[in-house]
Amino acid sequence: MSRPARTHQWLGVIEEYRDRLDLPENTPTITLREGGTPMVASDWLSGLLGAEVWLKVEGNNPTGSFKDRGMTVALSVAVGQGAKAVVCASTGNTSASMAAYAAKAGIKALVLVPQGKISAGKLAQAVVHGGQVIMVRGNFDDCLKISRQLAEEYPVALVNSVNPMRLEGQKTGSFEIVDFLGDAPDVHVLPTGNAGNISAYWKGYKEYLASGDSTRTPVMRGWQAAGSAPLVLGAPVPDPETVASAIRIGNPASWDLAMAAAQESGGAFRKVTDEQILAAQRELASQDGVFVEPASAAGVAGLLVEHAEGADLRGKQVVVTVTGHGLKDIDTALSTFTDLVDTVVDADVTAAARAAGLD
Ligand SMILES: Cc1ncc(COP(=O)(O)O)c(C=O)c1O
Ligand SMILES: N[C@@H](CCOP(=O)(O)O)C(=O)O
Repeated sequence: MSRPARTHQWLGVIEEYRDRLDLPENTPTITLREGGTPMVASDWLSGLLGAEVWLKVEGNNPTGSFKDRGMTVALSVAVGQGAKAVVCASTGNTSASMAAYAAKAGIKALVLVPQGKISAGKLAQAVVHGGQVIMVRGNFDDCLKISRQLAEEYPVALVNSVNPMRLEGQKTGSFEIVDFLGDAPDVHVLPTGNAGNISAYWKGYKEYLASGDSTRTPVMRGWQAAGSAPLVLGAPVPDPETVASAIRIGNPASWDLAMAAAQESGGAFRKVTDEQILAAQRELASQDGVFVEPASAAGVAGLLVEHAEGADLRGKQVVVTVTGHGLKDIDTALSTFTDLVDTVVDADVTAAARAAGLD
């Protein structure tokens, strides 16, 4: 007897949530079946904090980061409105995502990145998907300024998170969390750079509350890298620095929306050092089996900092969005965790067993 076919296929965020998205009429669907990402129980963090901690693993999206949720919507709307080219400024993930969705749509992708400041993996994604990459002698904030000007003066649509359709797509992260848990969590923690994602999640939580799909909204906590922490300092940072290249951003585009998310939810922005970020990345990978890129570990690092400070999360339900896959930036991993690699032996079973401590 043959097995019955498994019928449910995740259709991507537009088809799964079309009635919840504020889209122009007749918007086509350009999708790589993004979203539907796993909620993984963090036994390690739950045990440590006495809380119920879930990881929303956005590295499982088609191009390896949460950007795909927003990009499917931004590209679909742009194409529906006749765009033949799209542009973005990027620290890496937005460009990888935009180039993939532009390839799917059959339109031109123009990427502006800070020269020498994005990971090789992300650069490879943008290039192999057919994006034209322009390296700018400057930082991400310079790239965004130029991209905005290009979109104003030339026939090319800007798909950074200043495009409201990006947030429209990214808000589906909150919908999935509530759909999974049955209600909103007590606390939602995530890394923050250009600040579109925390703004999008907050929008999603508020909409589910308003429609009666949830009974509450979470406290939103955004974590920035110490050398790139404008939302913590209350002023732009002219020369942002951090090992977490994805969030090396000094003047977040969604500043006001993000501040509103923190204030309205009773949350806050705080910062973690590069050392704390890298330690959290390593622990998450080795304790929970979830390998994320450095920026994505900032939220976990933040939870650990607050725990060390004595914050009491016992009995709380906490969701941490881990935003991008660890394979995005293996150079940083291999150059940081040098103690973990390279045991070399002759081609001999005894030598291998001895090196492994089995004998
Ligand atoms: C992996 C990763 N995590 C976090 C962020 C921060 O997200 P946002 O810019 O929406 O604050 C970014 C991009 O900025 C990113 O690429
Ligand atoms: N980390 C981002 C920075 C740009 O963010 P966006 O959400 O405004 O596109 C990146 O991956 O480039």
